[in-house]
Amino acid sequence: MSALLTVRGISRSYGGVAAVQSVDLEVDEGTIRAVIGPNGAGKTTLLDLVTGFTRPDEGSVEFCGHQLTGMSPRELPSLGLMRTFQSARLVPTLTVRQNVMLGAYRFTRARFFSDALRLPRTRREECELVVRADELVDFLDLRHFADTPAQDLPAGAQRLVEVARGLAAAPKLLLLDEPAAGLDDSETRELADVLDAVRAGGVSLVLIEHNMSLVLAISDRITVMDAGRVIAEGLPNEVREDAAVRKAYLGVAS
Ligand SMILES: Nc1ncnc2c1ncn2[C@@H]1O[C@H](COP(=O)(O)OP(=O)(O)OP(=O)(O)O)[C@@H](O)[C@H]1O
Repeated sequence: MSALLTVRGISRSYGGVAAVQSVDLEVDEGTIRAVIGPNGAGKTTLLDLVTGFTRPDEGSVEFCGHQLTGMSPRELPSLGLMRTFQSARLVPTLTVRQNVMLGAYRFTRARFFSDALRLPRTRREECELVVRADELVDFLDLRHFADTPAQDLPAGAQRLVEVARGLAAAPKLLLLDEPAAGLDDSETRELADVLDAVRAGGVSLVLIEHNMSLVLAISDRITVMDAGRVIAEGLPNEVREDAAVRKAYLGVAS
């Protein structure tokens, strides 16, 4: 198995706060890697460093043979790397279908003039995007919301639309920042099934998540962070039994 994503010795401080300190992370093809840790552990900062939203003080990020360090977030979808955000960033007035279509625009070649003139290529590409978006809307069981503006969706459905929009770009690796936030137990189980199916379809995942039952159910490997550092890494069973993890994360004395 080869590593799709390799993060080496990445660090970032804000003033006196070392948000991420010398973190290494590898994600193998076709796997789900969870990154867990208490609030403020540095998980989102790590995601921001991988995706170019934050510049590292030191360290490197390699994805599919490309050095990502210094690249802008806008360049990453065309390499096959997508992410979601902790709070859903949907366009509130657009429907679910339209929001998902936004994720797939990298596949279109139509540009400003052809868009403005509604040339045949633009119309053809728009049809293809609708078909692609509807497939994903079905896959995530959101068909009954397809024509609903994002602002009118329950919080749980908004999280799923974020995932659908990420998948619309046909990524090799999708980074998910707390996808289960705001989901109830049955929605979380549904999400677990979806993420399992996504991995089975060949898309690798990095999952930042507080919901331990979700993490333990679907992760291949787990990285545990605390105060900017990796304090444990391993298989779900190993991590669950790790004394340092139980102390730092679960608040349980070993
Ligand atoms: N832009 C910033 N400016 C200043 N401090 C920051 C910034 N971003 C993150 N930090 C600090 O870095 C540390 C790590 O924050 P981060 O959001 O990465 O943690 P997290 O593990 O994702 O937490 P949570 O689970 O609560 O989302 C925190 O102490 C946070 O206050």
